[in-house]
Amino acid sequence: MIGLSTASVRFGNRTIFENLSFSVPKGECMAILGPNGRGKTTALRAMLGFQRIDTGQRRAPDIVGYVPQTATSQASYRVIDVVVMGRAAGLGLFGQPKAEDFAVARQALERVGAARFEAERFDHLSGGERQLVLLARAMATGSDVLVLDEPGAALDLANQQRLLTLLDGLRQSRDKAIVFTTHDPNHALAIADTALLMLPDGPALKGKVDEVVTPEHLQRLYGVPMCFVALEGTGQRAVLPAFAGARAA
Ligand SMILES: Nc1ncnc2c1ncn2[C@@H]1O[C@H](COP(=O)(O)OP(=O)(O)OP(=O)(O)O)[C@@H](O)[C@H]1O
Repeated sequence: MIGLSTASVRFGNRTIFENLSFSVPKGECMAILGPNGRGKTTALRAMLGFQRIDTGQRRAPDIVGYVPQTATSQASYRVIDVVVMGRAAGLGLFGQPKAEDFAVARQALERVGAARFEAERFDHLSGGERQLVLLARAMATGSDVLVLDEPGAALDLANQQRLLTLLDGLRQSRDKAIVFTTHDPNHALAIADTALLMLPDGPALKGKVDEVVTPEHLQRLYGVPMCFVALEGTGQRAVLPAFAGARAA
């Protein structure tokens, strides 16, 4: 279980959010959506204890697999060492990673399709490649809670598909609580059970993903007209924005 209860965060006299409550039990996956600067990352950080909350409570286990939005701090480490860092919490203060920890890290790199980068320097990878490596690091923790901040943002379509398949596989096994932020409502529709919409005005909207991630609510969220389109031959549908300038057929 992970979440926030009646939480508020203020920076100076600016309130980012107040009275924010949600919880994600083991076995469920929740997507958080909202405009730029609305407080999604702050909510994740508050939940994990990296950001002080002014009111309310947070709930999270001691070890969480966390994929932050940007990562530059592991500068000159090799990829395998970055992933092994995910094992650190289980090693104790002076513990050294063992062969078993490297094996878990390699397995995680395989699962995210990044095994070929194992010996490369993390800071020499592209943004998308780094994102995959950080996902592997989160998985290598073995935690039953995964928190991902825009995990698909830098990924090409094939790797978005890989990410969604991977997270859906983890969700199907129903032994993890997964929380992720995204700017792509289709990612939420694809793999989330529930969604939290941090609306630009007023309290957040939360509920079952099919009830919350609708064109009407998304229009309120982003101020852009949205509609569902049927994806011919697949039986699937996607929600799309009607951007200004988009050509009419
Ligand atoms: N440490 C800080 N001090 C002051 N303001 C901050 C701090 N951290 C974040 N903010 C502000 O809080 C607001 C919310 O930031 P946050 O990163 O949570 O937004 P977000 O919803 O994740 O945005 P995006 O979609 O652009 O990633 C922003 O306006 C940001 O500038």
